[in-house]
Amino acid sequence: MRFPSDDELMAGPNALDGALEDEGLGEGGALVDDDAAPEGEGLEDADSAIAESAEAELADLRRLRADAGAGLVAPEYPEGFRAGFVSVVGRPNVGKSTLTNALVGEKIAITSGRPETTRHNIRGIVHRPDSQIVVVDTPGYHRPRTLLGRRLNDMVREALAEVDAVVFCLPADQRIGPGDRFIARELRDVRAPKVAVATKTDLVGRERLVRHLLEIDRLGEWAAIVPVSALAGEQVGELADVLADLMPPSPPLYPAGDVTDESRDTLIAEYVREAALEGVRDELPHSLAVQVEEIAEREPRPGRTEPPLLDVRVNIFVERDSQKAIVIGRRGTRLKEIGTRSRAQIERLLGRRVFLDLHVRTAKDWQSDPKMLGRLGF
Ligand SMILES: Nc1nc2c(ncn2[C@@H]2O[C@H](COP(=O)(O)OP(=O)(O)OP(=O)(O)O)[C@@H](O)[C@H]2O)c(=O)[nH]1
Repeated sequence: MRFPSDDELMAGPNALDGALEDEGLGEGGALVDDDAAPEGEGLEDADSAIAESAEAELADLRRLRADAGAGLVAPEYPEGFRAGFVSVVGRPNVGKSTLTNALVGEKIAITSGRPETTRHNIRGIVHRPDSQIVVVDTPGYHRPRTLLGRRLNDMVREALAEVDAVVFCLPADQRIGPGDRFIARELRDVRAPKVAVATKTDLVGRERLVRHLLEIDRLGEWAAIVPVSALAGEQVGELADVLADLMPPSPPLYPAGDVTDESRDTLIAEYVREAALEGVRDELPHSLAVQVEEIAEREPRPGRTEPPLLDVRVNIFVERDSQKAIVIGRRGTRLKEIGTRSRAQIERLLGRRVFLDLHVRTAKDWQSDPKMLGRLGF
């Protein structure tokens, strides 16, 4: 099966359709039918073997969860408690991270107007009186151009392997395109129930929304279709209700109060990356990577009672020297803005004042360099 090209994906609305018609394929042509597997006994055997091994994996997972629940939190939870994992998937830039933050009620995933902002699976925890939903925000599923791109797609597949439900985001302001259909086909192999979410509903009128919902309905088998505006906070609670009903009986998986299992350093690096993404264009967003090098306590000043400053040293990596100049800006103005913006968030996270020391470094073509990818945690 052909994966749609970057331009086709990012053009969103049926950019491929014209081309397909030219090739005499059109809607329902090769792109749609390639994966319609031939029926046959051999295949059915294989299916049932896969089903059995998936059942076994699921049983293992449930046991692990029960153990984890017993070890992590006091077993005081209401009878009939439900808990489980939900993966949020979709093309780049469709609103997955914004939706995850809205569900969790706190900003645990950074967002930007640039595609491919999320680079790892981020777990956010939704606490409800009778259930707990662990929402896994994934990188946008896309045509990979680099080793990093391939690793991002692998992360999405990983996030789909052991979940209790899937949320598939389809933005209401764009028609369903080849990238969405590709993901819909991938989801057919996922056993967990799938909830299709029409995101960004605040951007469209009622009529357009109804058409979008009908298109979604034709796209696959959904446990539910929920229109949501994460930015306006509309229908987020309704989506949480739907997801809670899909969770299996289980003790809570995380202690009350935890909103994410992201490490402190990861959150700090992500805040800096989000600030650095602001206003940059073209290839630069993809070329940015951020890593916390060190966090060190300063010596307390004699006679002072307030906690001493915390030194936070952070590296911003780019792929070329020309990009370095852009990030730093004229006389360092951009870098200063990045520092001011991210420091506010870091201080809120740590609950104390920090001295943020940002260094911009060139790591040539790191997106395709296995060693550098490893160092950056991919
Ligand atoms: N108007 C509107 N914009 C939204 C909504 N949700 C997300 N956006 C915007 O859409 C853009 C992408 O949002 P993200 O949440 O970063 O999208 P994503 O799918 O996580 O993106 P990747 O990390 O690139 O895969 C941002 O500019 C958001 O502000 C919404 O409900 N309404």
